[in-house]
Amino acid sequence: MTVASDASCVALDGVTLLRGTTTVFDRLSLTLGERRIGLIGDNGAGKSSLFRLLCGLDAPQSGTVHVYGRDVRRERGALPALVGLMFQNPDDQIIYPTVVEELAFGLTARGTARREARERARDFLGARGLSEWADRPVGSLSQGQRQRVCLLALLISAPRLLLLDEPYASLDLPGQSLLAAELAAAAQQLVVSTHLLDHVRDFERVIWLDAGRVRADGHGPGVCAAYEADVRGRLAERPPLPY
Ligand SMILES: Nc1ncnc2c1ncn2[C@@H]1O[C@H](COP(=O)(O)OP(=O)(O)OP(=O)(O)O)[C@@H](O)[C@H]1O
Repeated sequence: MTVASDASCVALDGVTLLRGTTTVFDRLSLTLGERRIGLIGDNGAGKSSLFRLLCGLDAPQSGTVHVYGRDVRRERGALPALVGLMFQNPDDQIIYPTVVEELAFGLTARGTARREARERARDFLGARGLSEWADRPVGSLSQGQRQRVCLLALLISAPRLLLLDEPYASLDLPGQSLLAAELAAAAQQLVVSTHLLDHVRDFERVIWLDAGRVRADGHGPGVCAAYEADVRGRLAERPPLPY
């Protein structure tokens, strides 16, 4: 069995991706099989681009992307059940005017009837003490609250692979702790990109992306420490500010 056809993991094989005139990835190959994977690296390293490839939002110029044995470009109908992305910016993700509609969409996309989807969305919110959010216009929620809606939309639709792009970025400390608990309880495979390394430090695997290349890949504590040491080194060499 090739890695691409392995139904138990996610695989990029020889992927080259251009965005605009930038070569983001040049023949990148990766196999993602662990339940908890962290993705770290500087701004512009390619974390969001990797997520866009994995959920079929972008197609590579060459190479292949397979999610649990399915070719992301050729088998799009299978994707909603397999992979879901929580966008870095909630406004890129949220389509519907109210919270209940947004959550229900994740279910109708997988074939649930509209009415049942809305009922389940209300129950889902109720189970989290968020019933009063159901009919709130999404625009009336704060950035961090909209980010929570994005996560809930992903969790209710329950794809096998959850991709979370800087999910902690807008959250207050209680929100971060709540999110960490939701993620710890999630049965699915998770890939979490973050600049807040403590949220992935204990993961069984962390990948450090550096200008589209894998700079380090291994147990979370070691990879996070290597990245932090590299950042410290770069800061120490930086010339002083001119004022
Ligand atoms: N829409 C776009 N058009 C052209 N180039 C883009 C576009 N989006 C991203 N890029 C470029 O692709 C590269 C990777 O960007 P990407 O957003 O994947 O990085 P990232 O690691 O997610 O960064 P951040 O930590 O800032 O979110 C960068 O060089 C970026 O400038």
